[in-house]
Amino acid sequence: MAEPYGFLGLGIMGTAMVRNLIKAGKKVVVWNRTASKCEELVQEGAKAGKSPADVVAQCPITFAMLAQDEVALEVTFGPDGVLNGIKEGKAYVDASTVGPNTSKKISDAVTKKGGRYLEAPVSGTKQPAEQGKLIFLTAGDKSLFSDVKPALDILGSKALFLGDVGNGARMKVTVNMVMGTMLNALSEGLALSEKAGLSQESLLEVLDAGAMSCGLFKTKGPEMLKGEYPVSFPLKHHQKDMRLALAVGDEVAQPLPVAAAADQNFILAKSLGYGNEDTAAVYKALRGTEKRV
Ligand SMILES: NC(=O)C1=CN([C@@H]2O[C@H](COP(=O)(O)OP(=O)(O)OC[C@H]3O[C@@H](n4cnc5c(N)ncnc54)[C@H](OP(=O)(O)O)[C@@H]3O)[C@@H](O)[C@H]2O)C=CC1
Ligand SMILES: O=CCCC(=O)O
Repeated sequence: MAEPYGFLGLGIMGTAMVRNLIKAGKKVVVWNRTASKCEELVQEGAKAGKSPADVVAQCPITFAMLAQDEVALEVTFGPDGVLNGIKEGKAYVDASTVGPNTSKKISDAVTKKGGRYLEAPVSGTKQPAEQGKLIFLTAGDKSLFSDVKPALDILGSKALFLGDVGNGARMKVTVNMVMGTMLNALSEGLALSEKAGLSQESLLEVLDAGAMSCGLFKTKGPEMLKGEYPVSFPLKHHQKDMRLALAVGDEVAQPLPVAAAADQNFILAKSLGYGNEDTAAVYKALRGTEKRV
């Protein structure tokens, strides 16, 4: 019996994911640091837990979708944290994007207490989360992967099992590193075309007509040109992922010069106050000034 599902972290992604579980008729117990974010979901059918430990105590399988490594560790190891509720028969599925070392620490602690652990970061942003089209990059306990697959099928369109804990995290930050370099390349192309007196709209049209056509450019290109950045993937989280990918590169002695340069633009964008805007705002930092519209 998998239900009720527990869910910790009701940000952009977590809220959309819980809503899909509820819509699919699943019972869900939620917790969020800012408790007011539970209210809407409670009205839609969720139950609110008092703490991460309380949620784990009520649920055989608990998901998490938290901001970053420090938060995932705090929610696991802190007072009234996940570990306090873990024992045999309990399972923890962390979908947050964290580094492989953080994931391993959490996995070791959960399994030491008799629980099962699956890391399950996702590819796909706010809209795929709302549409139940996320791509899960899981690793860890294979039996838990099988047990949780019906829920992953509600939340996503694909779920890969990648082996030992750490592989899901490494895959996730590698994918986001590629996306970060692509966004910076697009930003440079748009900035260059403007300075060179070319039509930026024409640049997007040419890119879309050929081998570089992709969903990322189709979505983010027009947003960059309009200077409107509806927040789907906060820039501060993308910079965190670039940092995590560079750390993996460091650990395995793989030079990543292009990603390192792209990361510098994300750091610049954060320092200019764009951290809570969408990752597309990296264009503003690269371009140097606000887009004149
Ligand atoms: N947005 C996206 O497109 C995608 C994001 N991701 C990853 O998913 C994770 C969540 O992303 P997203 O939903 O966008 O992020 P948000 O910033 O919208 O939400 C972050 C969540 O973490 C919680 N949190 C932050 N700090 C703490 C803390 N100190 N203690 C407890 N809880 C805390 C927030 O709680 P509170 O409400 O109280 O602030 C909130 O629930 C991140 O790891 C991100 O990299 C992965 C794929 C796509
Ligand atoms: O981590 C965020 C990923 C965003 C995406 O895959 O579009």
